[in-house]
Amino acid sequence: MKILAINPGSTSTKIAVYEDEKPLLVRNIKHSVEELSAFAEVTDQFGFRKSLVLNELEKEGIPFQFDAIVGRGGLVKPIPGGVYEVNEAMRLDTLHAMRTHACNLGCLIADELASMLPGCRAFIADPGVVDEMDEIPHITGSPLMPRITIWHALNQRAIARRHAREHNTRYEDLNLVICHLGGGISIGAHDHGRAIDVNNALDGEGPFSPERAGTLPAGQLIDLCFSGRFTKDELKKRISGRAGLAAHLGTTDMIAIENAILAGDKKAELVVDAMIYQVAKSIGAAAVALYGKVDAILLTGGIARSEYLIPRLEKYISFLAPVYVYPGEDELEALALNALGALRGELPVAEYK
Ligand SMILES: Nc1ncnc2c1ncn2[C@@H]1O[C@H](COP(=O)(O)OP(=O)(O)O)[C@@H](O)[C@H]1O
Ligand SMILES: CCCC(=O)OP(=O)(O)O
Repeated sequence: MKILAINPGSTSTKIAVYEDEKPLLVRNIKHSVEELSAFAEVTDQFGFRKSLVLNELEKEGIPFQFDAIVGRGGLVKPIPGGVYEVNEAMRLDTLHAMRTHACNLGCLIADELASMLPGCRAFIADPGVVDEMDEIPHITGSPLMPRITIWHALNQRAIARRHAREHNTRYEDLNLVICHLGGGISIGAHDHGRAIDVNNALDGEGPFSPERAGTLPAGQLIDLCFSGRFTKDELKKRISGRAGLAAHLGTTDMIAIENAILAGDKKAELVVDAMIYQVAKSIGAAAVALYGKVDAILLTGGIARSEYLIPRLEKYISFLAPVYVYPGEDELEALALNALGALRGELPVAEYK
């Protein structure tokens, strides 16, 4: 079985080709803030990102023949985790998604490319809107604004399973705090295989990140909304897109920022140290959601490669539980294996309604 996996992220487009369990191609195409700011809306990037995928296949001499194409799921309605076949309801909800994010393109590109191949199926798996929280974590101080969660469900799960495998146990037998450090940062409290609390990494909750504002002072935000200084869309970009490190330092590139810090850039050092501080506090909060019974803290995502950030973060959190670092992500493999399991009938394929 041949599978094409497509993972559009906020700072990258990642693709992989699998023949059964074997990866034939894995690519991470990075995008700069300038490159993506040429597009007014994320949906405008559809043609650009689709062409990147097709060009990469052509460049590598990989024939455009697949049994399934699986994309990172978009920000549709909150749903249980698992594999979903792309259908019209999902396509429409993705086109009118509640939030703007590159992951919305995963389902749309997978669907479009699969429709070009007879018999090829289009799937998504564990999208960012997976919601397994009980009632209490949904409640905020305003009945008008219940919490929602948008997170790196696919990677947090994949890393949790990998950690469990490497420790001869099961994800379902562990209490884990998992922190995905990417363009957005999500921190999940996982209680025996269920994510009982995770921040909304996309728009205004949790630590700030390379391109997200995280939790903001609500009063000041309201004043800014009515200041006449920004349109609604411009303000939304100040929360997600041109926020966090991008707003403070003009880039989401942590490698460049680290180099600047090493070269003596004090502003970069201060801002990154503030981000580390906020991440550490959120990890502490997730540990509390698990009553402090934490078997391990797992750090993952692109920034988990950072030799500057990781030791400084560990200094804050290592008293809570043993810390394990899984740099990068297993999202492409998780997508491909979910699609393979669906094709083989080994995994149930859920219907999106
Ligand atoms: N070796 C590295 N050291 C520090 N930061 C890194 C490294 N490699 C990637 N990053 C940073 O990781 C972030 C992207 O993480 P990733 O999980 O790929 O995000 P996304 O999927 O949201 O695009 C970027 O800020 C990037 O600069
Ligand atoms: C929509 C999933 C959460 C998220 O923030 O993803 P990125 O880090 O890829 O932007």
